[in-house]
Amino acid sequence: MDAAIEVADLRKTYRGRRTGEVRAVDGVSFRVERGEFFGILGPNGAGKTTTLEIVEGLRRPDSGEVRLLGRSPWPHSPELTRRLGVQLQASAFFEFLSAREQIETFAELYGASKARAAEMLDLVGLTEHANVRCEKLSGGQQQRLSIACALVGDPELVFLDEPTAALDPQARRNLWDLMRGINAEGRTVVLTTHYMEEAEALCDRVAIMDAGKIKAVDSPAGFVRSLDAPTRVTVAAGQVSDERIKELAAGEAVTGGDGTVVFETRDPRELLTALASEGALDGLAVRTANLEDVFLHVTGREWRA
Ligand SMILES: Nc1ncnc2c1ncn2[C@@H]1O[C@H](COP(=O)(O)OP(=O)(O)OP(=O)(O)O)[C@@H](O)[C@H]1O
Repeated sequence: MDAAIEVADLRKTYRGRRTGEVRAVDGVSFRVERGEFFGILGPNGAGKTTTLEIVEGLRRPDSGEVRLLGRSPWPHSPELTRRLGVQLQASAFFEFLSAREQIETFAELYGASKARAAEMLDLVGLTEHANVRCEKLSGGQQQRLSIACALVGDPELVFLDEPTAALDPQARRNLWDLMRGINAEGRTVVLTTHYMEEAEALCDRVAIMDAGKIKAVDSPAGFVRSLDAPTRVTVAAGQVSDERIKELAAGEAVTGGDGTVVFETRDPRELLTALASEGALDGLAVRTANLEDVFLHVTGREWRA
């Protein structure tokens, strides 16, 4: 079977009188398998949206190849479009329509029934707000409505462009559950985000993008493993003697200060077992490397979303 997405050497330069030349997408290649939850993670201006718009067939690249479900997005074909779900920004809603009217309009465009529209409203928890005009919905509700609109045509491949931007943590978590559900139904999901923890929590694989280029692609766990960074185990000071700390550290680094002792270890199991048997678990914190550390490693820059 063809991959869900194959992208080869995409390039796109914007030319503006004030901004000059901006190489928004600078030689991007990647492949997404069917059923995958694939993330494109990068700071603002990395080129995520431009990449996504090209892949969706909404924007033409200067050069490069895209295949979606084995076909080119150009020229547009209704058969292909019907198999895609593109989450539009809330600003793209039709004016003056209620949530129900909005999704029913999308349903009609996709040849889907009103029953399907109602089902999708329900899926995103908006049935109670069906008669509310879109501009009166909260940010989170608008995002959920835009996802419902993207799903109404029962797409195989769903594109979500920063769907949780500017949401509060609870609304974000709720959307995470929704996105997981969409993927669990067998749909391929492509998500752009500048939230590290979002990519880590949701994606099977993540492409780290910076300055128009994909720097690396791997699973979140694979990225962290390849860093081979030690785990940092912190406990409150004064629970173990200095001598015992030295023994427990077994030659690995120990730092401290601020009322804490911080062990850096490659085998946290052994250290944690020893600390537990001595009843020295007050103030315990265990921190493994995360995608933030990975970003620093692959780009040479601190993460700043
Ligand atoms: N229509 C446009 N005209 C000119 N420059 C643009 C245009 N769209 C994007 N850019 C520039 O191209 C670069 C990449 O932008 P893009 O929106 O693709 O990045 P992004 O990773 O999606 O960022 P964000 O998270 O801020 O949306 C940025 O420097 C941006 O200013």
